[in-house]
Amino acid sequence: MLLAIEDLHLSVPSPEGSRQILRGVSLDVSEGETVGLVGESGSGKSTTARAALRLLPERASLSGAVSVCGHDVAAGDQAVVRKVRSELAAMIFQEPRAVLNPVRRIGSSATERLVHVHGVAKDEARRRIAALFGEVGLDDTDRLLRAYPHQLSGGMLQRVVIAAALSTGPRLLLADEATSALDVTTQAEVLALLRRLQREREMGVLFITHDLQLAAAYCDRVYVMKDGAVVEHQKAGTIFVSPSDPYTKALADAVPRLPQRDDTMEASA
Ligand SMILES: Nc1ncnc2c1ncn2[C@@H]1O[C@H](COP(=O)(O)OP(=O)(O)OP(=O)(O)O)[C@@H](O)[C@H]1O
Repeated sequence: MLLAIEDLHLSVPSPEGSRQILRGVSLDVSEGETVGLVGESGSGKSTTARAALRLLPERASLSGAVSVCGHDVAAGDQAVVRKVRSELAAMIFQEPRAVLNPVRRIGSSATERLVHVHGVAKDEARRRIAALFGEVGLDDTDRLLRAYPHQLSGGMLQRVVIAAALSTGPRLLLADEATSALDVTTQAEVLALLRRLQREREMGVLFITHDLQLAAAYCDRVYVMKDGAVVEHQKAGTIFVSPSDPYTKALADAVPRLPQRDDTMEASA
């Protein structure tokens, strides 16, 4: 099992005493699997994924078990956490511009993990990143390495971030709304890219999205979260057919339906 989370409770101090953010979350991701984590804003999806890297809110208290490739992230020492963050797992986010320093060249940001965490020589790191740029469909790599983030489109930047995340060969990829900010065509391209990379590398992917329809179409299994708890877990193919939880049913029913051309004409007549 690449990621195993069991009965994870997480709370943070609040003016009232304590605020529960996660309430007994259990989920797992195996090799080669894409697992969706769906829920409305604030349901606890990002906190769950970040717990896999022990990136916890300040002064959080936690109970339950979190392991990545068999390493105990919840209770392990700093060496375990370092290994998980630097080698075994990587996370990509919705907004690549928020991750990449705007005044650093792409080459410097993209090689950072290799150079500063793994001690790879700068030239070798640039060579490896350039090869990865090719793998993620970016060409003209010399120019790209010298460019600044504002010179690239959102889709190109997300590819840069994916290449940087893959540079240390993670087994588990945590994708937090990684395609949500992209236009529909670019989103489809990046999804196809992630799918190909995942298959070639047999990675496990935890795919976080607020979009149940996308998760059902893209993932093998889907967990649905509400108010810090998992309320549904199904194979993607059946989640629309037989949602067992009323919240999932409501989410499925809430998929927007555009009016047909005739409806629109009737409404405006
Ligand atoms: N550091 C923190 N301190 C206090 N509360 C926090 C902290 N981090 C997250 N929360 C709260 O925990 C809840 C879950 O947040 P989380 O970001 O995990 O939800 P989410 O489902 O990923 O939402 P979104 O889709 O908006 O990112 C939210 O109510 C959020 O306000």
